Amino acid sequence: MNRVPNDEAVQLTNDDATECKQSAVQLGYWQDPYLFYFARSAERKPPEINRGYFARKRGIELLVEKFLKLTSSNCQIVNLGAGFDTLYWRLLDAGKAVTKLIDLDFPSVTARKCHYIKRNKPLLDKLNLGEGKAFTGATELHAGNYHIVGVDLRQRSEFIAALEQCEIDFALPTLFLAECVLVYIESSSVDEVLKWIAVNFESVAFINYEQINMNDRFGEVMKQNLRLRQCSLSGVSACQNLDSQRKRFTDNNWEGTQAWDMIEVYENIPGTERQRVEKIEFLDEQELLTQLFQHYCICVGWKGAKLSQVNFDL
Ligand SMILES: C[S@@+](CC[C@H](N)C(=O)[O-])C[C@H]1O[C@@H](n2cnc3c(N)ncnc32)[C@H](O)[C@@H]1O
Repeated sequence: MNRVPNDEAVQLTNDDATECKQSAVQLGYWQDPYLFYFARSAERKPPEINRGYFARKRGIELLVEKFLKLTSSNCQIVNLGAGFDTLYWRLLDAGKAVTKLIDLDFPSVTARKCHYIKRNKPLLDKLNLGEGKAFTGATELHAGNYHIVGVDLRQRSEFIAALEQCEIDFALPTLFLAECVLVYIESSSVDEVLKWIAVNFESVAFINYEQINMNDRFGEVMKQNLRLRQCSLSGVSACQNLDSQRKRFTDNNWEGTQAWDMIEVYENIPGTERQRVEKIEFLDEQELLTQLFQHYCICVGWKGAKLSQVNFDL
């Protein structure tokens, strides 16, 4: 059947990610007391999915921690296609709150995020609500150092306006995050955004978690599954391999870039943590996990010599 890709299907991938993360949290892969308030279901996912999400979450976190250490948390984080990510609350609890954290996603997603925050006191209590003017409209939140804004990232002008509205500081070290987001956006739009960031920020890093090897048989099946769900994969041309992921940065004025497939990322997670999670569930499909790890990567781009240290080297 010929299905027309649509934005709603792409927005629903956020619910999937949230439910998968919540499944892993419930089993003890990591702790996140805030995710529960955003998850629609508590359905248990297969062990290889839980382990895969652990590697994704921990791999990104290790790199974010490096960035925070390098900047002493005197920095900004912009989470592109943030969905229901709970980074703001987790950093606060860890005593690592940053100068400014901005979550961007489609307005329909940010509206739901704002709604859940308003409805749940444990989320609300950790916000700097000022004089009660934090929620401006249904899709936005501006509470002290935390901002949520609804934008279509394909529209560069909307993206720039959102950052300006949040009074982004172009001179402060800034980290952009994108977790399974750019694959849904036309490569030309991603290029424009990457170029604009590199030109406008003095000291900036970008952590991108995304698919690779999408042209082999396993990758074709992944693409087919997403197409059946009517998700557009407009940015998939950058997901061929680690080089195509890195090229996106070097082609768009970034000074340096490095990329690791998830097998390497998993091996870079401290051994004690790996041993702990490997005891949580018996993995009867080791081959499937290996294939999943071979089809996802983390790619880092940077501008500013100091930020080249945002990598897995000790
Ligand atoms: C797979 S989800 C990932 C969510 C979150 N980053 C995570 O890992 O939990 C992809 C997210 O990207 C967002 N997204 C995709 N294309 C977008 C666009 N053009 N503008 C804004 N958000 C977009 C979707 O709405 C969705 O929330």
